[in-house]
Order: sequence, then structure tokens, then C-alpha cells
Amino acid sequence: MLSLRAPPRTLSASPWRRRGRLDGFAAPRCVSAAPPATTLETATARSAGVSFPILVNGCTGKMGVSVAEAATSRGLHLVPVSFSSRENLDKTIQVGDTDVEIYGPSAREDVLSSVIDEYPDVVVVDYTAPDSVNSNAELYCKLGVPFVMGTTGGDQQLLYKSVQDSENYALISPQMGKQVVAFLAAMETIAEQFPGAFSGYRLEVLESHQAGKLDTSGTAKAVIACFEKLGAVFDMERQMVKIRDPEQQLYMVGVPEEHIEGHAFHLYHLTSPDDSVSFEFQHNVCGRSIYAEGSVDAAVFLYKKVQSMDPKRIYNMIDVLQEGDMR
Ligand SMILES: NC(=O)C1=CN([C@@H]2O[C@H](COP(=O)(O)OP(=O)(O)OC[C@H]3O[C@@H](n4cnc5c(N)ncnc54)[C@H](OP(=O)(O)O)[C@@H]3O)[C@@H](O)[C@H]2O)C=CC1
Ligand SMILES: O=C(O)C1=N[C@H](C(=O)O)C[C@H](O)C1
Repeated sequence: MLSLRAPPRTLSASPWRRRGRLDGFAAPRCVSAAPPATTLETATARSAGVSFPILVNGCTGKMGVSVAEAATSRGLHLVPVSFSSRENLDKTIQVGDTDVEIYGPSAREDVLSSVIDEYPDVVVVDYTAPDSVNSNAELYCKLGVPFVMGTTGGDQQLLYKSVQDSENYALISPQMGKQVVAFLAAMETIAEQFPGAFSGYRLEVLESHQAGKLDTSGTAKAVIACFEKLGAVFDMERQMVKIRDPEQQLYMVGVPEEHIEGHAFHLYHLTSPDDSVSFEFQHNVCGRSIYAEGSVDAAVFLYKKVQSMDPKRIYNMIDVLQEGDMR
């Protein structure tokens, strides 16, 4: 177990350690996960003309249940079905007034087909696990059901290929939080307009998430891709600092104790070749409400695209933001 006095080796040469208690990595003041009632009312009113069935896959998990709750709060019809990687779970999850029945892998194709028969305009939102991204996407594409892929990891190239080949509708994004999506959009714009502007700069990246997170942050990977276009050099395997130890998160990163089990802190530090210039960017999120609300925005956006038979078919959250469809 690592302590403040003995920082992890991976952090030993980093700017975060030089600052002692990572004091620049301060947590936001996180109060409540629930948005104020007035915001919900506004959102419900805004999506009043749009109501459709939504199936959230991964309701045994934390994001799945948060999205299901946000969807019902926004007046969408939650399909009372979700899937698990476990067979014969014989479990229901209560979300508001809905009892969501959980099915195992062997039943998922038949059950999803029946759902599509009953709710032909259903949209699926997927928050499962990195190792199910591709097989789940294959199934949604095979059955022609539009889906929002919030789950990170898997083979992203294959994911896009499955959607392209099937001509299905999908929205894929490792990041659903509006303000972080805006930051990512800004990074993509800078990278496109000024490629090589940070040539030779050293990049250091730290990401801290709850211990149960299986993969490296998909958001960090997307931001790093932009820094690479800007000319910074980064070796994902060797240089990425992933913090999953609650003690380090509490004492070194500064995550509030109540958010140790649900946070996403990211820090990117750039240093010029002669050490005379440095840049630092951070986005620190406590809880999951911004992703849950963004996921519902994504489902509403995708539903509208399907209804209007939009030819683009594959979208990301920057598309949603650009069309002014994020609350
Ligand atoms: N895009 C974004 O903005 C965000 C993305 N994420 C991503 O969402 C994913 C889930 O995160 P989180 O909810 O915190 O993780 P959890 O571990 O809490 O939940 C994931 C759930 O997926 C279930 N699961 C695993 N395999 C399958 C499968 N094949 N079919 C159906 N369900 C399955 C597991 O349940 P069981 O054991 O019953 O199978 C588990 O409960 C991660 O990839 C994370 O990175 C998270 C936050 C924001
Ligand atoms: O697993 C999480 O929690 C999160 N995953 C996403 C990612 O991998 O980028 C988004 C956010 O960091 C929360």
C-alpha cells in the first residue's frame, strides 16, 4: 500500500509529486448527485415532444442504473429489460416504478428481438464492460437497433466497422459529460488547426477512477490523440499513470472520500524540451450524474436522427453538442 511519504514509483518523476499533495489537483466541491428540480422540469419540458422507449443495457452496474433513472426522470419509457454477463441471475432491478428484469447472455438475442417487435422505435444505451463492447455492438447491428455506446474499451476500429457495414445508427463516445465534451471538442479543433504546435513537448498524463474501473480512461486516450497531433510524444503503455488505489486517491489525488467509488480525475501536463514552458489541463468529475444526463441527451439525439432518416448514421457527443442538444 502506498502512502503520502512513499509515493508510487510511477509518480516519482511527475509534476504531481513535485507539488506534494497534488494540491493543483484539487477536487471540485461535490455536493449532490441529483440536479435541482427546476433543471429536471426544464429538461422534461424540452424533451416533451420526444418520447420513445429506451433500453439500458448494464442495469446491474453503476452507470446503467444512473442512466435508467435519468431516462425515467426525463419522461422516456424505460423498457423493463436489461442484460448481464451472468446466466440465471434471476434478478430484477427497481428503477422508479419499473422493475427491470435481467437476462443472461444465452437469452439476449431472443429477448432483444422480442423487445424490438414490441417497441420498434427503441433506442439501446450500453454501459457494460470493455470486453463486451464488440459482441454487444454486433448484436445491436445484426438486429438493426440504434444504440448509444457509452461503454469504453474493446476494439474501437472494429466497433466503427460493425456499424458502417450494417448501416445501423449509433452514437459512440467515451465521454458523455457536456463540459468535458466541450473540452474535447476544443482539443480536436486546436489539433486540427495547429498540428505540430507542441512538437518536442513532453506529455505526462494521470487519470484516477474508482477501483472497479477495468480499462484505461477512454477520455484520456481521446485527449492524448489530440496532443499527439499537436506534436507531443506519449507512450500509452509505459507512461500512462492510472490510479485505482483508494488510499492514493484520497491522500495524493485529493478525491473527496464520498466519491472514491465514483470519480474521474484527469490531469495532462506538457513541458517544453528546454523546460522553460509548461501547460496543464485538468478535468475532475465527482459522481456520475453528468454522464447519465449526457447519455439521455445522446439517446434523444439519436432517436431524432433515426426518425429523420439522417444519412450520417454514426455520431459522437461533439455532434450532439454542436447541434445544441445537450442540456
Ligand atoms: N461514456 C461515458 O461518459 C462513460 C463511460 N463509462 C464506461 O461505462 C462502462 C461501465 O461503467 P460502470 O457502470 O462504472 O461499471 P460497472 O462495473 O458498475 O457496471 C458494468 C456492468 O456491466 C455488466 N456487464 C458486463 N458484461 C456484460 C455483458 N456482456 N452484457 C451485459 N452486461 C454486462 C456487469 O454486470 P454483470 O456482472 O451482471 O454482468 C456490470 O454490472 C465502463 O466501460 C466505463 O468506462 C463510465 C462512465 C461515463
Ligand atoms: O469508468 C468511468 O467511470 C469513466 N469512464 C469514461 C472513460 O473511460 O473515459 C469516462 C469517465 O472518465 C468516467
